[in-house]
Amino acid sequence: MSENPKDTAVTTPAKSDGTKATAAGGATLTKDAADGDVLLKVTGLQKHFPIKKGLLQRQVGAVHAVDGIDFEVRRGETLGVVGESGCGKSTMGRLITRLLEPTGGRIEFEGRDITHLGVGGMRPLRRDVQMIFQDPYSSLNPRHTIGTIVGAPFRLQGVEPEGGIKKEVQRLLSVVGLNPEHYNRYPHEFSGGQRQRIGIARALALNPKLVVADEPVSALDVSIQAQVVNLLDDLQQELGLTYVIIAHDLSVVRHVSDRIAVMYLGKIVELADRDQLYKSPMHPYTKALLSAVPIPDPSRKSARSERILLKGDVPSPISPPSGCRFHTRCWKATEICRTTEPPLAELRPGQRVACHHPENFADQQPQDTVLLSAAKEAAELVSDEVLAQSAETSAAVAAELEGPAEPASGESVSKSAGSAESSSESGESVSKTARSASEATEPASKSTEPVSKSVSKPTEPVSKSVSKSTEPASESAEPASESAESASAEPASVDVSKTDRREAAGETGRQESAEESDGQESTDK
Ligand SMILES: Nc1ncnc2c1ncn2[C@@H]1O[C@H](COP(=O)(O)OP(=O)(O)OP(=O)(O)O)[C@@H](O)[C@H]1O
Repeated sequence: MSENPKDTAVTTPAKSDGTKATAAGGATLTKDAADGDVLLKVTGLQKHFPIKKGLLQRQVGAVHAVDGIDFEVRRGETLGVVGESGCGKSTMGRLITRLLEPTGGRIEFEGRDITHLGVGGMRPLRRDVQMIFQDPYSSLNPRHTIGTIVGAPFRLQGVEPEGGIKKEVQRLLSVVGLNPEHYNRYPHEFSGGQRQRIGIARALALNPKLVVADEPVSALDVSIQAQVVNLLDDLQQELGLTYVIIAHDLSVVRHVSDRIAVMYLGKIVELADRDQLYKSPMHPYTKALLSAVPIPDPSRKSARSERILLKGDVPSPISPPSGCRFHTRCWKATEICRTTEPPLAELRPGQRVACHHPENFADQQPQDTVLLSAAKEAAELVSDEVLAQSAETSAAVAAELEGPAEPASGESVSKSAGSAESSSESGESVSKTARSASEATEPASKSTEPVSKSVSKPTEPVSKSVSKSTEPASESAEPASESAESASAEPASVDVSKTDRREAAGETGRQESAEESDGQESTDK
């Protein structure tokens, strides 16, 4: 069945009680939601699915589907959740709608702890928290009419809308752009997009405060996806809804979200405002995800080489890697990434990231320079341009934030500023800033500890990119001589190739802790 062309136009008729179906605030609510106006707060949320074996069904392990996540959702906003398949997005959605019982952590809805509410306790809450499911083909009972499906929440909650259930269901059908006359039809008589609209009508029936949509459009054709996404958008404006939208399609998430949480193997690795995240991602995983989004612009040939190919699959959530879970696929991973889990820290206002060596920001563990063997392999899949750019921005931000005399530190860094953004905006401005960065780091490299640090990733590809530059000779000549001059006294500017850099890093490691380094590589393998 083809889509009804009228479907795209969303009109919200008056409610049966005569009031206009517009929640206070509507569109402005999304923009102006105060920080303190938190609808949902999640702290340390965990879900471990037990693995049982044998006749006695003894537990032999657990799938760490969601493993300690913290976030909040403000009233009227849309939080997008992205990540690779199996990272725990759907499990998280089912936990916050309390379709699953959490193993640990806390869920607060409107300030009330709902973590372990029983069926009775949850009943009133079901009106306020609704879920839209991924597959519109299997989420509707084929033996029930649309009227029965959309009217079910009223019957289950014992709610009698003014004018009766039928009238209210027909109103809801027209809200989502379906013909109210189709009340008596069955799901198989509708197209995928229309079925998803039925699912949305059912979710909206009780006028919820929070709607969790799990991959709401991934099962639909691209043309229909846009219609459903726009419908969700319009409904939010008109009804003042708050959304958590789970998706793996970054372009969909970008379109609908105010803030975005990036999940990896049961953890949130980055949480930021949408524009900030797309403009200046800080977690290497976010950067890799964003680099995989196709750019529909043939004039941007360089976009291909900026693509980051991640090595291998996501590790098993049954025994996730130690430390930072991304360290087995990260091209920046050092020993500390293997041993110590980075906290989700607010490095920039509104941007939280869990990484020891963030992108577009000062290195949080600059003393840790020896790449893990897995990181060396992963770096082979990352283009020189990406490595150079990453190091340049880190060095530039470090210099801007720390000043010439102090080494980078997490604390001072967190007092950050938007200055980091400017450094990532354009290659030209970046290299200029990077040059001033390498100048600014001079005094730092004179102190004893940061000597090895100054050989590290942030600074050295600065000169590498400079030497590779095909830009005007005057541009490249100046820093090249800078690096040549300072090579002996200032390792920060040592000009090394990709392979040399690793050797240099390995050398440093051997000097610093040969045994540790050996142990680490064998463990890593
Ligand atoms: N009921 C369950 N019992 C055991 N393991 C489960 C269960 N549900 C999910 N898992 C496991 O938990 C992990 C996270 O699954 P989840 O469906 O939340 O991932 P996802 O990010 O939503 O993936 P996708 O995008 O493919 O839907 C997976 O490894 C999955 O196999």
